[in-house]
Amino acid sequence: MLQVYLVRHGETQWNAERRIQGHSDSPLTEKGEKQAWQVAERAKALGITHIIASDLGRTRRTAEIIAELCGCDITLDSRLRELDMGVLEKRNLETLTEEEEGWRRQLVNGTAGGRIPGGESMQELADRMHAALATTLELPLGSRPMIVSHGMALGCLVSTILGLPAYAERRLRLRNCSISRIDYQDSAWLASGWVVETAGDVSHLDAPALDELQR
Ligand SMILES: O=C(O)[C@H](O)COP(=O)(O)O
Repeated sequence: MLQVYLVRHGETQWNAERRIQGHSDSPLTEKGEKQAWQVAERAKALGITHIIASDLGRTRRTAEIIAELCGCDITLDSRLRELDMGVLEKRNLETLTEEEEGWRRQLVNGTAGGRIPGGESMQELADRMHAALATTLELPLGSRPMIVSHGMALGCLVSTILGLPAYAERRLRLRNCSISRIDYQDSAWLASGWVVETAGDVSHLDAPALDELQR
């Protein structure tokens, strides 16, 4: 059985400001750096052997911190990037026009082919996440990889492994530096292939005040 750990990057400046990132980027905040060191401690205890990360700055920085404690290399894979948010990237959620909010809502409310103009659909995101995940099956027997990616990207992956549509990810809150685990297995009791063991574990992080918690 192969266990793969999924980590969303540490809190960024634009997460804190509620600005849409997508393929755009902003640096980790001081809190995000601390979260990354905390998830790195957990990764070391888990015996992570490989790190595969989205090539955006926020995920690379988180991966670098994890790699430093785990003593392993980082493989960058652009297929692990966040959903391309098209023309709404860099925009603050509170400043969207009614039309722009309508584009965003069609993603949130799960219109199958919904996309923000110039951006990706949730299904296109899920397809590239599965293609990136498949590379873990080629690692040497006994490997324990950790994927460092993004909230919507990881949510799409978990949702589709559960047999839900990609847009179901909007009902799964994956906080900064949360850990999820998926297993590739052939149990007599479960469906063969990928199964979700845990999703959104934050027990390794400082308990944030409830009003600080945001996606
Ligand atoms: O702002 C975004 O693009 C997403 O909602 C969150 O993306 P992140 O997981 O890369 O912060």
